[in-house]
Amino acid sequence: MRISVLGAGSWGTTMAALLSKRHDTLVWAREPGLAEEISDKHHNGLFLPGHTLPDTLRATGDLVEATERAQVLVIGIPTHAFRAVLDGIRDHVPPWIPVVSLAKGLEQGSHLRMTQVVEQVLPGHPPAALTGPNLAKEILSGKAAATVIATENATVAKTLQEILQRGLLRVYTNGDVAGCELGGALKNVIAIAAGMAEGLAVGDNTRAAVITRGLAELTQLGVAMGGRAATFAGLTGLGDLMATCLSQQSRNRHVGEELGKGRALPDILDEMVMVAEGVRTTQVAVELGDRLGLELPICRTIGRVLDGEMTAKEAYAGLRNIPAGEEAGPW
Ligand SMILES: NC(=O)c1ccc[n+]([C@@H]2O[C@H](COP(=O)([O-])OP(=O)(O)OC[C@H]3O[C@@H](n4cnc5c(N)ncnc54)[C@H](O)[C@@H]3O)[C@@H](O)[C@H]2O)c1
Ligand SMILES: O=P(O)(O)OC[C@H](O)CO
Repeated sequence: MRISVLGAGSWGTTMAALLSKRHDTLVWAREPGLAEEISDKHHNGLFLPGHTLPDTLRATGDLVEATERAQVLVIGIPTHAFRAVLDGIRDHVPPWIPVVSLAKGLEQGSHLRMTQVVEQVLPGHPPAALTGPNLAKEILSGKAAATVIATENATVAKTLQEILQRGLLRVYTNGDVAGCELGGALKNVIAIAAGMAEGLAVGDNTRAAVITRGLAELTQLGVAMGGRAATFAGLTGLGDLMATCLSQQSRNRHVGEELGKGRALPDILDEMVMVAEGVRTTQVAVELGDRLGLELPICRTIGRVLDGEMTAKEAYAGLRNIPAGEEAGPW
C-alpha cells in the first residue's frame, strides 16, 4: 500500500514512521531541509528532537509528488492550514482514495470539522479521522496506545483499520465521526483549563472537578452538534481528555500551566515550535455555544483568559461562583 502523509510535524512524522514499517510511506515536509534530514539522517530535529526514525521512512519537500502517488492520503496539518493545503493539492489527488485527518480542532469562521473540510474541498473521497489518546512521542518510543478510525462507511473503516493497525497501536472503528472529531477538538480546551489548575497549584480535587465538568461540557456541545453521548465516554472523549489533561507532554496543557503561572499568552506561544490547537478551538467553541444557546462556563472562562480579559487566577475564582445545579447533563 502506498501511503502519503502530508505534514512532518510531531504527529505526522510519528504516524508516517509507524506506517513505514508495513507500507510504502512518504511524508511531505514543508520546512526547508527537513525532508533530507528525515530520509538521510532518520531524524526530525525540529519536531521530534532526540528520536530516531526508521530507515524505511522516506520524505519529500514536493507536495505534488507526495499527493500523486498516494493510495491513502493522511493529513497531519493543523486546522488553521488544513484547508489551504487541501486546496493546493485538489487537482493532484488520485480518484476515490480515502483521506484521513489527524488534526484535532475546528475551522475558525466556518466551525467545520476537518472531515467536513475534506468533503468540501475533495468531494468523492471517503473522509476519515484518526483520533484518540495519542501523544506522539510516547507512540514513537514504542509504547502501546489505542486509537479510533472514525468514518461513516463500514467497509472503508475496516480497510483503514487493517492498514493502520500495528502491534502496539490498537485501532478501533467508530461510525460516529462527528462525536469522535468533536471530542478530539474540544478536549484541548479543557486541557488548557487543567493546565491552569496545575500552574495555579489549586490542588488535585479542583483539577479533577474541572476535568469532569469539562467532560460534561464537551459532551453537551458535542451532542448538540450531532455526536452520540456514548462516544464522549470512549477513547476519543474521556480517553483523550485524560491523556491530554494529565500528561506533561501535552502542548495544550502546557499553555494552560504557563498561563496559570501568570505568563502572557503571546510570550508562551512565541517560544513554542509546535501547535496548541485548543487556543484557536476555544474561540470556535464559544461561538458555537452562542449559536446553540449553551452556557459552557469552562470554555467561556478559558476564552476570556486567552483574550486577556481576565487572569487565570481570576478565572478559577470565578468558576467557584457559578451555581452548582443537577450533575447529570440534559443529553
Ligand atoms: N503531536 C501529537 O501528539 C498529536 C497527537 C494527535 C493529534 N495531533 C493533532 O495533529 C495535528 C498536527 O499536530 P502536530 O503535533 O503534528 O503539530 P506540529 O506543530 O508538531 O507540526 C505542525 C505541522 O503542520 C505544518 N504546518 C504548520 N503550518 C502550516 C501551514 N501554514 N501550511 C502547511 N503546513 C503547515 C508544519 O510544517 C508541521 O508539519 C494537530 O491538529 C494536533 O492537534 C497531534
Ligand atoms: O500535545 P497536545 O495537547 O496537542 O495533545 C496531543 C494529543 O492530542 C493527545 O492525544
